[in-house]
Amino acid sequence: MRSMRWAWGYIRNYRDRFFISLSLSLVISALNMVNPYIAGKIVDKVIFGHQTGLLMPFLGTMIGVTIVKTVIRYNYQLSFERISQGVIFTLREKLYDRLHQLDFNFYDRTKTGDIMARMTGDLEAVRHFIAWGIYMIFENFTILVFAIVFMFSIHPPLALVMLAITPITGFFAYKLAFTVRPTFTEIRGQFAKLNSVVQENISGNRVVKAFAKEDYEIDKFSVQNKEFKEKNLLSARVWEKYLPVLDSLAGVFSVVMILVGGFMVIKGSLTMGQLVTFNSLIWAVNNPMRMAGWLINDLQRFIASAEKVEDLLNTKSKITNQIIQYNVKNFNGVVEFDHVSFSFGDEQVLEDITFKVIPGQTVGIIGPTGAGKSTLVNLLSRFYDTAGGEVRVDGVNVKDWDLHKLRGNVAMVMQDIFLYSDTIEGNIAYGNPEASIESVQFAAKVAEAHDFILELPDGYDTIVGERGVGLSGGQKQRIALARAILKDPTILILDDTTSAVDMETELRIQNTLKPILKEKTCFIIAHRISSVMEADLILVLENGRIIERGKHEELLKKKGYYYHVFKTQFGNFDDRNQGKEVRCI
Ligand SMILES: Nc1ncnc2c1ncn2[C@@H]1O[C@H](COP(=O)(O)OP(=O)(O)OP(=O)(O)O)[C@@H](O)[C@H]1O
Repeated sequence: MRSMRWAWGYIRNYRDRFFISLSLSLVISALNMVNPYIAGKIVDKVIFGHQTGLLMPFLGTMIGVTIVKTVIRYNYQLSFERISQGVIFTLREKLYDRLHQLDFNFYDRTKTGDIMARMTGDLEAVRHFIAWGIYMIFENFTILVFAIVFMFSIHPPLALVMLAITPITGFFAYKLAFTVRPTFTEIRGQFAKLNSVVQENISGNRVVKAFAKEDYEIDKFSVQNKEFKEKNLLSARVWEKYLPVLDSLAGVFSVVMILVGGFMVIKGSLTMGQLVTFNSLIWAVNNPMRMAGWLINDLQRFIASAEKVEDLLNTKSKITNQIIQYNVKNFNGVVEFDHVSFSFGDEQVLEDITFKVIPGQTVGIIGPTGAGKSTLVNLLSRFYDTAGGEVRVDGVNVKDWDLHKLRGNVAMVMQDIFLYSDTIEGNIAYGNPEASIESVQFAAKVAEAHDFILELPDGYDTIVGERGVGLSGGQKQRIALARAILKDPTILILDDTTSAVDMETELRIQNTLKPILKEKTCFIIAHRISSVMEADLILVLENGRIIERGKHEELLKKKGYYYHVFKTQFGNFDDRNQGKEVRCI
């Protein structure tokens, strides 16, 4: 029982409470034998034995036992609920922590809907089992054992007859468990798919509307929804096939009891009171049998969900942090790529990339779409590890730097800009929450964002919607740039950061950035020549290889790829001024 062992690892923290609660549950199981016993005694002693004086003490005891049972049950049910909430709290925290440790490789291949299913439905199934399933299984099992022992102590032959039916019930309960289990796994998998469709559609609702694909998406959802319904029905069909059998077997107990027991009373080998006790104990054998199906159901759900949660918790990041500690607080910013290669699966994305850049220098990276520009800078932050060669920062392989330190010294404005549903100030100060409003405003000014922010209804306190809804593409880019500037990194990476900004604003940003970049190492990825032409080193990437390198003027002289892109973007230009004046028009 791998899942149970796994769950015990968490329940163990509440060991005392857990065992006290189980003991209380055991007491309840034992107390359940008292009233059938007294019922038999009332028949034998009070009704047939005419000892009427015993009636009130017997009834009083029955009422007392019932009250005690209620109080104890309330307490241990609450206790199991507490344990389950504690376990789920820890699991949720651990899962969230794990999600933050996992690398790009994981997020590249995992759907958000699947993660959400684990964080919600699966955790709830685990919680439900700990809060309810465990004690119900224990309680039903112990009641069954007590009832059997009690029956044998009263009349072994009748107890044996009753017990003869039990293996048949056990067989069907076992069959149900193993037939129903795969259906639960399928239901759980389908639930994750359904979640993914909903999540993708909500996130991509603008695309859906722009392409008028509402009907298509509704149909797509219906297919998954129908599949979910079918899988649930399939599970229910398995269930419905076995439940009547289990119920009927429970009914057989009563019939056998009346038949055999009645015969024994007539023959005089069993008293009427003993038959009443046996009769009162039928539920104690019956009920666990009937509940077995439900409990197996819950157990299977728990196993299917626990495996998914455990799986996620055990998922390892390919990017592992190094323990080597260098006594350095801030980086200098010397970046070297030494014969670096990288591939996504079978696709070779970067090949033999070699260059070096020192603090104060800016590297411009240009090249056709899919050339590997973003991947190159992703290797610098160690979002992925190189397949060959080394990326070094300040002479140390990035794999040997503490990840936190490495990424703490790098600020990256990614192509796909993400803003939180928070104030503009909160978004800019994300990497440096302690920053004063003056520093936030300074960063915004450098990013040419200050003026438009002031025009927003609440200025820096304006709350932007999820992913920055309410801002234009260029505005979002400038907020993201301000966020990176405020972090004051040693290495600044701008991946297509000004693509949605007009050229005039871009030029102003370049000018305000200049003094800031003096002591930093900067990478600018762009499709516009105007974004990289001032760089100290321009790398032209094609199919993962550097095909040209040098400064703007040198590259123009080569009359290669760079020259042609420049010509396309700037039209007829005067070769002697190399486009500089044209650019400023
Ligand atoms: N997460 C990923 N998984 C698999 N392949 C990927 C992944 N990210 C990028 N690629 C592939 O790697 C290649 C390089 O992608 P990359 O994003 O580095 O190009 P790029 O030069 O930055 O392109 P663009 O200018 O369009 O941003 C592409 O062929 C792309 O399909």
